[in-house]
Formats: sequence, structure tokens, C-alpha cells
Amino acid sequence: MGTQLKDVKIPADAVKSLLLEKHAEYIAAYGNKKDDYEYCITEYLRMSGVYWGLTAMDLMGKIDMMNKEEIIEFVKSCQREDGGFGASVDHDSSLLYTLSAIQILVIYNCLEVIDVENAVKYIVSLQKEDGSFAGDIWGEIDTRFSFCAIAALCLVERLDVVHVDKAVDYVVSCMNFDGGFGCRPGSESHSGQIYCCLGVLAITHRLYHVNVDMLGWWLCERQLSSGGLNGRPEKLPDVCYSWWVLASLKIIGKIHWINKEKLVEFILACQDDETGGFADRPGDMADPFHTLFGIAGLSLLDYGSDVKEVNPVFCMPEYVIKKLKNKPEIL
Ligand SMILES: CN(C(=O)[C@H](Cc1cnc[nH]1)NC(=O)OCc1ccccc1)[C@@H](Cc1ccccc1)C(=O)N[C@@H](Cc1ccc(O)cc1)C(=O)NO
Ligand SMILES: [Zn+2]
Repeated sequence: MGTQLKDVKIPADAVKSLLLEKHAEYIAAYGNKKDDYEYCITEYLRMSGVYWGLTAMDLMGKIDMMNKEEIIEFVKSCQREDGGFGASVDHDSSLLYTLSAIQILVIYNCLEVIDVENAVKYIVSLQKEDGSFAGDIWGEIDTRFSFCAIAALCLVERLDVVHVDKAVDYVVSCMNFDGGFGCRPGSESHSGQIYCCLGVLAITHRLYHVNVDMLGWWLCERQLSSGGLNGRPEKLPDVCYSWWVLASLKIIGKIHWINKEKLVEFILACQDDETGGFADRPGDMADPFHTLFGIAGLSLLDYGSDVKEVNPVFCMPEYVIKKLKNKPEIL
């Protein structure tokens, strides 16, 4: 292990247990402060924000604290003529928010409230000749969008409508010599892209393409002395990377290759004991995004009994994914 220059020091007075009630209050209150500065500047990703909050609450067994009717109305109001979903009302459609919308409705088990057929048409329209997917009509290609498309279609049980073999071929063409994956062929390996590509291979039951030992090694190398995980070599640890890296290790059956106790200590230290919620690293400001991935990471680490089991491929409660006819495979 090389000399690690970049890392954080966990303060001696860091939080050492899960402040579940405080996180539930933090998430429940977040949706009510509609004129809060932070709430307004995150309008561009609101649909994802609702998915992060809802999933965090369900994993904590607190989903009843969320306003179900208001959330379902919001999701319905974001479906556009083209069948896709925007991040907020009157925002353009994108695969990112089409996936988040479907994730929300599947958790609430009420897909019938939207036009599923039209949403499926929107997703199919974004697959290219080489099997890749664009994120929206402006055409940016990224393996992130391959995951959004395949995950959304799997959740609505309609994987048959796209060229699955071509989608897999494109993802495999993005595999690097280090066993990792990037956003396009030849792009640098990155934990987030690795998570997306493994998700596509897990859903399509094609994990045999993965060089498990090479990738497992690259992933467990993400752990630093603080116990935290980073997204790429030389980067600082970040609690959301606890999810991208850990979920990837879980999918390839190598989660035991990292030091679980040290990682739990790092994740717990990222909690904000005043406002509730998790920040990206100890001492920073909490946000719903890092709160979900902190809780989901603890779930993957089997921390405590008051957090439900999370599915590593979808980052949704396992009890929801269990109901699917075509479940993702993990090694
Ligand atoms: C768009 N985005 C990101 O790029 C975050 C930014 C970040 C948070 N901590 C360190 N960086 N990064 C991120 O999600 O990276 C993981 C990832 C990268 C590439 C592909 C898939 C996952 C976050 C939002 C965010 C922005 C700024 C600060 C906190 C959260 C985000 O929406 N992530 C998406 C995945 C994603 C990732 C990158 C994108 O360009 C778009 C979407 C998600 O988790 N949806 O459920
Ligand atoms: Zn982060």
C-alpha cells in the first residue's frame, strides 16, 4: 500500500452510534421547507432527491413519516409527452429522473398511476446502434445511462423491449485492464461507473464477463487508513463512495475484502448530531444524498438491526426487489 497523503482524521469526539431518529426527522422535515435556499437550488435533481429521501426512510422503517399522496402526485406531474420524466415539473425528460420516478413508484407499488408504456417507449428511443444509451435527446453517451435504462426496464418487467445483448456488449467494451469500468470505451475506471456497469451485468445475468480478482483488488484498494473509501486513487474518502464501492464488492462477492469495522466507524463519524443526516465526510454539511448512501452502506455492512436489508444493485429495500419476476444475480 503506497504512502497515503490524502485522507481524513476521524475526530476523537466523532459520533459512534446510528442516530436513526434524528435522520428520520431530518429527511421528513427536508420536504417541508420548500422555500429553503438548499431546497430551491436542488430543483434540477428533485426527482432523485425524493428517491433518496424515500429510500432512506424505508430502510430506517420510517416510510410512514413521508407524505405518500404528495410524492405520488409530484411524480405523476413530472411525466412528459415523450413518456420520460423530468427532475421537476416542466423540466426536460432524462433517463436519470425516469429511473428515480420508477424507483419511487415501485417502492409505493403503484406503477399504474403513470403511463408505463410511454415511459418504456422513451427509454427504448435512447438506445444507439452500438448498444449504448444517451441520457436524453441531447445525446450524451455514458454507461451511467445504460444502468438507468436497464434498471428502469427491469423494475417494470419490460427488459424484452431493448437489445440486451448489444447493451451488454457496449458495457463490456468499457472494461479496462485494471478490471474497472469508465463512462465510455477507454475512459478511466471510476467507482460510480463500475457500480453502473456491474448493475447492468447483474440485471442481465452476464457477470461472467467480470475479472473478479482484478476488479475486487481495485475496489478494496479504495479503503484508506481512516476506514473510508474513495472513488479513485489519490481522492479523499467520501461516504457516498462507501456505497458505490461497497455495493460493487457485494455484487462480485468480495465484500469481505475490506475492513468492515473501520468503514462502519468512518460512516458513523459522517453523521451530523445536530441537524441529523450524513455529510460526505466528518464535519461537512449533511444532505439527503449522503444520508441515503450512509444508511445503505451500513445496511450492506449488516450494521444494527433497525436498518432493513438493501439490494446492492438497485439501492432499494431488498423486500421490494424480491417481488420482481426477473431478479438481478450477484456472485
Ligand atoms: C450528480 N451527482 C454526482 O455527480 C455526485 C456528486 C458527488 C457526491 N459526492 C461526491 N461527488 N457524484 C456521484 O453520484 O458519483 C457517483 C457516480 C458517478 C458516476 C456514475 C454513477 C455514480 C449526484 C447528485 C449530487 C451532486 C452534487 C453533490 C452531491 C450529490 C447524483 O445525482 N448522483 C446520481 C448518479 C449520478 C452520478 C453522476 C451524474 O453525472 C449523474 C448521476 C445518483 O446517485 N442518483 O440516484
Ligand atoms: Zn459523496
